[in-house]
Amino acid sequence: MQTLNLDLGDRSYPIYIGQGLLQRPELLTEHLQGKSAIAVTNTTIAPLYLAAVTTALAAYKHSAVILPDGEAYKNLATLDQIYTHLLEHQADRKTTLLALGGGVVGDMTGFAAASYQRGINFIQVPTTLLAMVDSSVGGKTGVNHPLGKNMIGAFHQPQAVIIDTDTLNTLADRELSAGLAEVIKYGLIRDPEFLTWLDTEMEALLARDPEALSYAIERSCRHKAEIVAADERESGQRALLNLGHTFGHAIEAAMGYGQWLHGEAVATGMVMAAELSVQMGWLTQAELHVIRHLLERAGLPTEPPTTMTGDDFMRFMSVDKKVLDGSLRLVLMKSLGESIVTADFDPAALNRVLHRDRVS
Ligand SMILES: NC(=O)c1ccc[n+]([C@@H]2O[C@H](COP(=O)([O-])OP(=O)(O)OC[C@H]3O[C@@H](n4cnc5c(N)ncnc54)[C@H](O)[C@@H]3O)[C@@H](O)[C@H]2O)c1
Ligand SMILES: O=C(O)C(=O)C[C@@H](O)[C@H](O)[C@H](O)COP(=O)(O)O
Ligand SMILES: [Zn+2]
Repeated sequence: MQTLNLDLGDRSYPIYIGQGLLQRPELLTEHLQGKSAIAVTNTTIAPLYLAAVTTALAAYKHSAVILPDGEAYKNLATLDQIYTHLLEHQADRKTTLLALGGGVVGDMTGFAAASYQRGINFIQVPTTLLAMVDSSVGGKTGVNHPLGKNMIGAFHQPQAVIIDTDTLNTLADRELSAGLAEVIKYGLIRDPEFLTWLDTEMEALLARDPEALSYAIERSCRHKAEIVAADERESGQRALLNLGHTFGHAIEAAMGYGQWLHGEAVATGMVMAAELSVQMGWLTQAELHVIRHLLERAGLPTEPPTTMTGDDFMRFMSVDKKVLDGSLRLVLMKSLGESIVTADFDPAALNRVLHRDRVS
């Protein structure tokens, strides 16, 4: 087992990464504060992994909320189901929530923990690659609104992140690829050597080679932990983690949550950010090709939906959380492995990218 630490002073927490960690109850129980815990999961994950968590909690008062599965349910109505369960089971300020699942379960459980009785503890037990490398770490929690992705939420850090890489054995191929989008993102924003490693190891990752996967998870978590430790509330460099997301979130919302997976939308968004970076004269056509090819090899889409117009993009992009005083800021690429957050791009070039009118 590898243990990383996210350093946030007295709110620091460990990130455990290894095989078979769900069979080690002490990893969970050492982070429980009181005598009760409530697991939050969904209808797909419960039959696979809830028993292991329930066994670990045998000595505690415990119960489980089993939510419907899907991005379409990441909303206030589903959150209300969690609050109702907490009240019906008399959860108090020492109750700990356990988020057992992917990013959807993790984001909703985290927000329930941030808001129930004005804040209780929670632990992340991610079971998708995407949640292991990204969403379980860093304390961004929340739900979607029909008019914008993750628009209602809070920063609330977990007590611990427990990554049992064995759970990836049951994950669908499409979901594995979606997780690889966020892994590739770290390479594109700050780690060119990681991009080279990913290029070499892509087949091993897709074949679920345990060593390759655990290396990718560890290196990704290190990046995320470093960035969050330096800028927990996204006043600066944390916004780099949004590479591809301004475009990607627009795709997710415009298409109806769940049609495009988050990782798929981010992959396409990263290519759109790269296209704009080419038009700004920062990235070469050859570098754009490298990015597109790597994402395609990971099994990801790189072209936006044909049904989306430039106006559809702009409608959703104009409420992006990086908009300040009405001015849109984007994460763009200066070179392979170096990104910046900037409002200083040519609006006509953005228009060409959104309208798929590519000028090289
Ligand atoms: N908070 C953050 O920092 C952050 C970062 C990235 C993404 N996100 C959010 O995360 C969400 C996407 O997360 P995701 O990609 O994990 O999707 P997800 O949570 O919908 O999970 C994907 C699918 O895999 C299933 N599943 C989960 N674990 C499984 C397993 N081990 N075996 C079999 N099936 C399994 C789920 O039931 C679901 O059907 C989005 O809502 C996105 O906005 C948040
Ligand atoms: O942790 C972050 O910061 C991120 O931006 C990680 C992203 O991968 C993630 O999708 C996040 O939820 C997007 O945040 P948002 O603030 O744009 O909703
Ligand atoms: Zn993301």
